[in-house]
Amino acid sequence: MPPSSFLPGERPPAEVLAIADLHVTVHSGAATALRGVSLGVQAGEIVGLVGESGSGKTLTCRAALGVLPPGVDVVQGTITFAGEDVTGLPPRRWERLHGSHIGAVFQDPASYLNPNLTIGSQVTEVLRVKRGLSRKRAHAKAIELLTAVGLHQAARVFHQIPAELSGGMLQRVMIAIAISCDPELLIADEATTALDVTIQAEIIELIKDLRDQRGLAVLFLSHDLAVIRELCDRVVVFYAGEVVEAGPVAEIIERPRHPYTQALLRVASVGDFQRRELQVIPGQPPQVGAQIAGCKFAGRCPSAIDACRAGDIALTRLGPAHEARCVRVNDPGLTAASAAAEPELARR
Ligand SMILES: Nc1ncnc2c1ncn2[C@@H]1O[C@H](COP(=O)(O)OP(=O)(O)OP(=O)(O)O)[C@@H](O)[C@H]1O
Repeated sequence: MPPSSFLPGERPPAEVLAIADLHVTVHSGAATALRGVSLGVQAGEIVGLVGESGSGKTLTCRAALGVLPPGVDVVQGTITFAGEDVTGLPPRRWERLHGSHIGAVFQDPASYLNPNLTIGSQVTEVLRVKRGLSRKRAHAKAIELLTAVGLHQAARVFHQIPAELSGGMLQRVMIAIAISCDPELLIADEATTALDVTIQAEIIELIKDLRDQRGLAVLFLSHDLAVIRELCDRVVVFYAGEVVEAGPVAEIIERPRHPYTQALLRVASVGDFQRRELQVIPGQPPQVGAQIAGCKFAGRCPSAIDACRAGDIALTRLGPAHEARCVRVNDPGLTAASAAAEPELARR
C-alpha cells in the first residue's frame, strides 16, 4: 500500500489518482482552505477521507473532479489522473473525464436527478451522450446497469420517476449512472450519510463489489470513521484543511496516533453503525484562513504542549504507509493517554 504522500521513487505505477502538495484558496485568494494535501488512490483500492464538516474533504474531491466553485482556486500542487497532469485542465477537457473516466456520487441523490423524467430515460441519456450508444443498445445497457447495482425488477424501475423510489434505490441509480461509462475512479462524497443504517450497509457492500468486479479506484468521503472502517483500505484524516494522519484503516483504527484521529474514533458510530446519535468532539475547528502557529488542533487537544504551537509541524513517517502530523507522535505519554481513552470501536 502506498503512503499518502510521495517521496521520490515511491509512486506505484497503477495509481489512478495522485494529489501532491495541493493548496486551495477560497474567497478569491483571501484564505487558504487546503494546505499541502497529498494522497493517492490505486486501481482496486478504496481510500477514505475523514474529518469533521469543513475539514477540506469536499474541496479535495471537487479539485480532483475539476469542479471548484468560483472564487475557489488551486494555487499550488498537482492533480494527476491515470498518469496525466490534469491540474488546471480547461473545463471542456474536464467534462470529457467526467462520466467517462471519473464517476461521482453525492449525499442527496434526488437533487441530481430530474424529478419529471423516468429513471430509464436519465440513464439512457448518459449512455447515448457519453458512450454514443443507439437507443436500443442504451436501453439494454441501462437495464444491465440497474441490475448490476442491485435494483430488483430493473425493467420496472426503468419506467419509474425518482419520487417513486426510496433514498437507497435513488443512490443505486446514481451509482449506476456513475459507473455507466466504466470509469477508473469513483468518488463518493458522504454517499451513505443520509441513508438508514441497513441501507447504508447495503450501499457499502455494493461499492465493495464494484471495486472487486471492476477494479475501480474509490475515493470515499465520510465524517464517520466507523463507515470508513467498514469499507476502506486506507484512510486520510483531515483537520482544518490539512492531512493530519494517513495509513491503513486497520492500523489507524487499532492505533490512531494523532489526538484528532483518536477523538474522531471516540465519536464514530459503532457496532455496524448501530449507534447513530450525534456525538461531537468538544470545541470548534478554526475558521478557514485563521492564522494559527503550529498545530491547528492544539486548541482542542487534551495533550497539547508549548511545542505544538511553536511552528509548522511536518508529517512524521511512522511506518511504510502510516504518517501523522503531531509533535508528540512518538511520545510514550501521548500513547499511554490514548490507550486509556481506547475507543469502543478499536476494541471490537
Ligand atoms: N465555495 C466556497 N467559498 C468559500 N469557502 C469555502 C467554499 N467551499 C468550501 N469552503 C471552505 O473551505 C473549507 C473546507 O470545506 P469542505 O467543504 O471541503 O469541507 P468538508 O470536510 O467537505 O465538510 P462537509 O462535510 O461539511 O462538506 C471550509 O472552511 C469551508 O467553509
